[in-house]
Amino acid sequence: MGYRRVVVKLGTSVLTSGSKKLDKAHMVELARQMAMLMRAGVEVVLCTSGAIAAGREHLHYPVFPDTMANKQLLAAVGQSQLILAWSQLFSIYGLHVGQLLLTRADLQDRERYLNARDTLNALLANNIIPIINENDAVATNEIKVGDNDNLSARAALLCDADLLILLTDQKGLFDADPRTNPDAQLIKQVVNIDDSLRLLAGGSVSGLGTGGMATKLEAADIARRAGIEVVIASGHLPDVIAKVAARESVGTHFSAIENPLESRKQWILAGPATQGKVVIDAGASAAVVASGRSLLSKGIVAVEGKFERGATLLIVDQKGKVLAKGMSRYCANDLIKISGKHSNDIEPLLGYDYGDAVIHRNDMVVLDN
Ligand SMILES: Nc1ncnc2c1ncn2[C@@H]1O[C@H](COP(=O)(O)OP(=O)(O)O)[C@@H](O)[C@H]1O
Ligand SMILES: N[C@@H](CCC(=O)OP(=O)(O)O)C(=O)O
Repeated sequence: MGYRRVVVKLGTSVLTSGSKKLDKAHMVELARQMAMLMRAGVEVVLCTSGAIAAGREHLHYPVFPDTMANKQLLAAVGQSQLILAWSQLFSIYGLHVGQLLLTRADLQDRERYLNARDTLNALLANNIIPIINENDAVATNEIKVGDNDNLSARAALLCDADLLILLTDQKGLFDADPRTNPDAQLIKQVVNIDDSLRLLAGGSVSGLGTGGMATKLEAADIARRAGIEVVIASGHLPDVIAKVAARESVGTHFSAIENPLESRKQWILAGPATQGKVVIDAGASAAVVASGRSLLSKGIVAVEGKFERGATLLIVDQKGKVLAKGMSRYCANDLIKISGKHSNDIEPLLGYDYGDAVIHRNDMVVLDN
């Protein structure tokens, strides 16, 4: 069956073709491919990097101290150049574009998340291509998603896409970084993302991109848990977008998991940043992971971080392995007081109780699979 809605993510490495400026000749070719896909009846959302690179180019490569404010300046200048370029290139094919600049704060707040979703759907319903980037000009490290691989996965969840295409400067995910290992082999199919696979995925060494394959794997993991297929492929392969959309064997394909998370759990996974950690014992690990139960105070052996009730936490075992992510019904100070204690002791210890479950299973996404 054909795809219905596709998110295409273009990394700086693709947009610049490895140079220090936007490669407009290649951008027009990519715009053509996306326009053709739309003509074939597939809805397309573009997640584009390149604002900072475009800012540097437009200001003729200024020599600035490497401060946050200067990066934001470059993004502010570059984003307007970038959207101007895309707007002109898509207009060749009679298509309008609409710009959405997001930060983590827009995804963290459930209401803002739903608003962004409505805007995306309205653009698509009117045959307008949504063009998404991080709002780098205003986003500090605390409120950033931080890389566009993760941002594109969140965009794919937001708009309920069925395919996420991550285009980059390599043919796909290799069993080692091909820049430093000439014998590295392309991995064509990934069914499960585990620690051994994460070890193969390195960072970005070109100085152009952010995050390398490590962030692409994070993105793929988020998307596939929401039932979205993912392909990492080369942005310079001729007709790459059409080939991926036609299910040709191109790059690295990640299967979607069969029973995708429901919408609220997708948001827990992709929306809020984690603000702390609870370490749990073997009994609680088995209850949470194998039996899908809520986390009780009895199984908690340690609490890390300062957080309020409702914060999203990582749940890890005593070896540090991440098992799940979930929303805590108690603040950090309360959790410290009740950890290791029976649920019946919560009320006497705190003077109130928000229920037996510290993290209820409805507020939790199990990741150890
Ligand atoms: N296992 C791997 N397979 C392929 N590429 C890898 C791997 N590990 C690290 N990389 C690096 O990831 C880079 C692509 O990511 P990045 O530089 O962030 O580009 P983009 O701008 O497309 O996001 C490649 O140039 C490559 O050097
Ligand atoms: N938002 C930034 C890009 C961040 C990013 O993740 O870049 P990349 O790894 O090239 O996709 C920009 O527009 O310059």
